[in-house]
Amino acid sequence: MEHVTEGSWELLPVPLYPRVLGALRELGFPYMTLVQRSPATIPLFLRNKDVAAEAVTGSGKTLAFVIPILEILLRREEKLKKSQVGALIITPTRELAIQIDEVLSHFTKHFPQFSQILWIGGRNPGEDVERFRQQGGNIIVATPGRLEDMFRRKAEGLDLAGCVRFLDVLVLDEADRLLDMGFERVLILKMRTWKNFSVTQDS
Ligand SMILES: Nc1ncnc2c1ncn2[C@@H]1O[C@H](COP(=O)(O)OP(=O)(O)OP(=O)(O)O)[C@@H](O)[C@H]1O
Repeated sequence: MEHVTEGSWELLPVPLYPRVLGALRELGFPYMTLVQRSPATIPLFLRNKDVAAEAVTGSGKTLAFVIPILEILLRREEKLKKSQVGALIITPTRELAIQIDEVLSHFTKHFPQFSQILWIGGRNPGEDVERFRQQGGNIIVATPGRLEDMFRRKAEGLDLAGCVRFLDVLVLDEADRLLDMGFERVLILKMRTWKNFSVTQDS
């Protein structure tokens, strides 16, 4: 992979959980890419700062937010109940959402305490509600249209506004495209009270 550096994950100023390091080894990724080792991404994230990352496509931005999400949720003093959303990743297309969900599941399989859910268009929203009610969703990967829809499903037993009160991390993947799609008003309204806000975009 052309963007990989000689820096191993152990060089980060904040040590990662051994099980996160184990999952990285299992993936065959012993070294960080430039965007992953930048002091302006993972270390800042782990100090609860807002992060904006712009890097070329294929440079490893996904892990630059997936790893901090896991670390931040693992460090929570109060464990998340299954319906409490700790992290929300919003991305513009179904394909990107599916890719992120797959990367995330390589890690969450090592952390069965975290539930993960994918919300994208083209599926039955009633089934999405039911899946959330049954399995929960501590980490949600969603496209904006389906996410907005899920905020309006209180009558069906999904009080998403209540579930995101516990949110620690909000990621806007490809933020420039998300804003171009006209979700600006919705996002800004919902971002106001959230911390650990991260945006990525391709340069
Ligand atoms: N540290 C690493 N070592 C080796 N390969 C890596 C590393 N981090 C990511 N990769 C691989 O590099 C590829 C690109 O990563 P990723 O999809 O996160 O890039 P991206 O910057 O988000 O790209 P895009 O803008 O296209 O979404 C993926 O196949 C991923 O598995």
